[in-house]
Amino acid sequence: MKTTDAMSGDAPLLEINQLTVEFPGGRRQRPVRAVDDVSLTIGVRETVGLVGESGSGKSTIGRAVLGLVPATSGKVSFASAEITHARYAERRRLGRELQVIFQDPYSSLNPSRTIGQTLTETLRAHTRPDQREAAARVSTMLDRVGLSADAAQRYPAHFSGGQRQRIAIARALMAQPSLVICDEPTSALDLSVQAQVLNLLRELQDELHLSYFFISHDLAVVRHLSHRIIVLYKGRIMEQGSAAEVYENPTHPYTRALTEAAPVPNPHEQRRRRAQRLRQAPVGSQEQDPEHSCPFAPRCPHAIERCRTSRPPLEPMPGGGMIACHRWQELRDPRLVARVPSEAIAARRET
Ligand SMILES: Nc1ncnc2c1ncn2[C@@H]1O[C@H](COP(=O)(O)OP(=O)(O)OP(=O)(O)O)[C@@H](O)[C@H]1O
Repeated sequence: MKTTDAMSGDAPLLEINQLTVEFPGGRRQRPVRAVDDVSLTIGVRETVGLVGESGSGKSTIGRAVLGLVPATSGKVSFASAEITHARYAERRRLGRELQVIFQDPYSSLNPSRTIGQTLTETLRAHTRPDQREAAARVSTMLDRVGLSADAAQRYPAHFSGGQRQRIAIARALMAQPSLVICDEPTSALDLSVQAQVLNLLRELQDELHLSYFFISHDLAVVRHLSHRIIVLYKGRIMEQGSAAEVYENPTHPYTRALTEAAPVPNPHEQRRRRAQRLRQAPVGSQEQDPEHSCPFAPRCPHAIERCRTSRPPLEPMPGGGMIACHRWQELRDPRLVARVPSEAIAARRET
């Protein structure tokens, strides 16, 4: 993707500092640490993709930014103002700047309201337009997202999944936000519709100078739209860097596993990747101390004793990326990479 203002040194629009979110565990159980010491920034007109399997903590980060779940510790700032514990009035004001699009537009659109009413409602939450002006703005926005003006008179049930997602995008943009959190916005859509919605989001970003925090389990989808990608596993950042670097040249074994999981058009290649993934399946996941181990160690084909007894720090790699893996230097060196699996097997035998 082309360079953005975000990369020209402007202050970040969103800044998350050492965010940890815990939920109470069951009776006599430890709390669930859904997000563990995560720091990230999103710049003006930048798209940052957050990728990881189900349960890795992606949505919880998005919800903590929106104030829908409390941060256990850490700090969230928007446009240089701290919003970690922002109260209702401040959240309302922020609501204009910070919008969200969810995976399932049907459940988030009121079925008994016309699209025009829904869009006008968002507009009125932030400005005081008269009826004519509101109707004109609804019609312009529908056109912008590729729907005809008569959609305003219809109800959500009249629209396909892809069209409903366009409506959800229109609703978010009625507030003229600067940052949109997109939480799996295309996961429920067919592949061809998915591509149309992603292209629309990209066009709107250029036109309206938006920033996106794009959350998805699908690395290929995230790659399509993002300038930078952050890979999350069990609430922790495993790897981050430019989208091209993370997708085309992943270093962390978990990122590599995600790349292999991405669907590819060639069925032979798909089978080869699936077989490889199976070889990399969990080797028995003993209970580990999360403070003193790599969370991916039980599934990692390259894990050694150190991975089970010491937490790898998130450290910079040459080229600007960051990684949390004790063995990243070996994994990056093509002369060593062939040897690594056998070393891992040997190490496992030792333990
Ligand atoms: N309200 C809650 N109460 C208790 N545990 C929760 C709550 N919300 C999330 N969790 C737990 O936090 C962890 C992270 O969940 P989260 O939904 O953020 O993951 P995710 O990566 O977005 O996955 P998915 O794509 O399936 O939503 C999971 O173990 C989940 O069970």
